[in-house]
Amino acid sequence: MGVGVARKEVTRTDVTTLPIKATTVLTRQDLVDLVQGKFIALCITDYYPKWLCEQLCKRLLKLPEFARYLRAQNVGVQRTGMTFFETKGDPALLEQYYAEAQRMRTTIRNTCFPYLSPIDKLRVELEEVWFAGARLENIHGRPMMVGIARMFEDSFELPPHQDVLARDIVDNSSDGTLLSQLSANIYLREAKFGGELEIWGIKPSYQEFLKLACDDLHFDQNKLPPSEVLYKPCAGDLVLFDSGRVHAVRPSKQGPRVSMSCFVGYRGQNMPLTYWS
Ligand SMILES: O=C(O)CCC(=O)C(=O)O
Ligand SMILES: [Fe+2]
Repeated sequence: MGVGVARKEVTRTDVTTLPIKATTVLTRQDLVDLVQGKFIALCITDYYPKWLCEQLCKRLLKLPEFARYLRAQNVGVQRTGMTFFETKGDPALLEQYYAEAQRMRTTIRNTCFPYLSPIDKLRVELEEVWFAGARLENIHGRPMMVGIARMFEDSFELPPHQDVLARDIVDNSSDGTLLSQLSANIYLREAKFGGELEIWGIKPSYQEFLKLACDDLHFDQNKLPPSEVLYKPCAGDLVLFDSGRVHAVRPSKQGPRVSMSCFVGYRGQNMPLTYWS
């Protein structure tokens, strides 16, 4: 497993928040501890078999749907199909998103067949470990996309940002009950060089973001405090962290770095978890 600064810091005893917890199975208690901020990232090593990661990665990379994010055309990160973040409340884009969601959930599943896709494995396990179960997030009374494949073009980085669902809902369809949003990434292929996930401890409000921003999506690196986690993912790892914390992916070379990704919504310990992309 690739170990950055973070692994060494697990042994720190002078703080109550650990940068990273590394484990081998997904448990309810670790999810609760993660949303409560006891550690910044939860890493489940060898979550998906390495040999299968490479096999599925090769198949997924052939999907013609890979394209850069509509809202970040200058960032060399591609995903399979539109994510909710890209809709920005535009009725035509929302329509496209929901139509594509239905098609892409099936396309990804069929691409992985006869194997269980990494995201389907995560969906089933979330349902089984969480007392109130887990289900697709539903904002507009329609099933959302979950489980994009993501590919980082050579030398590109994902600059520091937050992922906050409420900021992408511009109509009044949010029920306002989401307490935390987690990013979940299952890595299929690591880059030979770079591609570390970097996470800061801070969770800026939108007003604070505006003061630290360099454009409408990203933070100015120079205005940020030192980060807490620098983690080089390995194929097969599942990493979860609060996507409201500032996070970034360092430039990668000789990959491409490929992962499957979704968000997990938390509304309290007795409420179902939700997931979407
Ligand atoms: O690819 C990664 O390591 C994290 C990407 C990211 O920004 C996210 O999952 O929210
Ligand atoms: Fe993110």
